[in-house]
Amino acid sequence: ATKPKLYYFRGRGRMESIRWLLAAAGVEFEEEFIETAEQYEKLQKDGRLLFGQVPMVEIDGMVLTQTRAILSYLAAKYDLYGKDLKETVRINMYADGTLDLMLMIALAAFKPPAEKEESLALIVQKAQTRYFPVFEKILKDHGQDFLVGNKFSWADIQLLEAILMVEELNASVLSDFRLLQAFKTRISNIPTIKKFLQPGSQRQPPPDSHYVEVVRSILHF
Ligand SMILES: CCCCC[C@H]1O[C@@H](O)C[C@@H]1SC[C@H](NC(=O)CC[C@H](N)C(=O)O)C(=O)NCC(=O)O
Repeated sequence: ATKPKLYYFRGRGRMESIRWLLAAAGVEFEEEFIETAEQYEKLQKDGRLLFGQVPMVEIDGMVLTQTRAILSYLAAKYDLYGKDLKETVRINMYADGTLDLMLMIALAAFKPPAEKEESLALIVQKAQTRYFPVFEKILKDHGQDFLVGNKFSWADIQLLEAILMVEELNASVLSDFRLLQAFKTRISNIPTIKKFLQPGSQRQPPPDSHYVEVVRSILHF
C-alpha cells in the first residue's frame, strides 16, 4: 500500500503532532517539504489545499487538510482514540489542551527576538501552572499508566510531545511533577516512540531563524 504523504515546511509547526502520531502508530510516511513559494502556489492552484493552507496529508486516497481533522482521522484509524465516546471526548480534551500549548510555542518562533524570549518564559510558566498540574492530577486520580482508560492513546502521544517541547525551553520544568516524570519515561520507552526519539528519525528540530525565514517568504508575512 502507498504510504501517507505529508506536505509542509521543513520544520515542526502544525505538522509535528501528525508526524508523532504516525510514528507512534508505527506507520511509515513520506514527506514533501515546501521550500519555495512556487511549490506552495502549485498545491493551491491544483486545488489540493481546501482553504489554501497546509498541513496537508495524502492518505487512503484522500487529500486531507485541517490539522485537528487529520489527527482525529489518524487516531481513529490506528485505534488510539478510546474504546467509546466517553473515552474519545477525554482524549480530545487532553489533546486539544496540549495542541494549544504547543501552538503557542510554535508561534513564538515568529515573534521579534525581544518579545520572543518573554513569550517563551510566559509559555513555560503556563505549562507549569496550568497544563502540567492538570495532567499530574489526571495521572494521580486515574491511577493508570496512561491518561485514558488503561490503554495507550493519542492523548499520551501529545502529552509526551508537549513535555519534551517545554523541556527544550526549561529542562527542569517537570521537577515538581513526579507522576509526569514517570509518565515521560514510560511513554518514551514505547518501542515506536523510542525509535522516533533516536537521531535520524523524521522528527523535526525546534524552529530556527532559517525555518522562520523560509515560512515568512512563502506565506508572505
Ligand atoms: C506553527 C508556526 C510555524 C509557521 C507558521 C504556521 O503556524 C500557523 O499558525 C501558520 C503556519 S502553518 C501554515 C498555515 N496553516 C494554517 O494556518 C492552518 C490552520 C488550520 N486550522 C489547521 O489547523 O491546519 C497556512 O497555510 N497559512 C497560509 C494561509 O493561511 O494563507
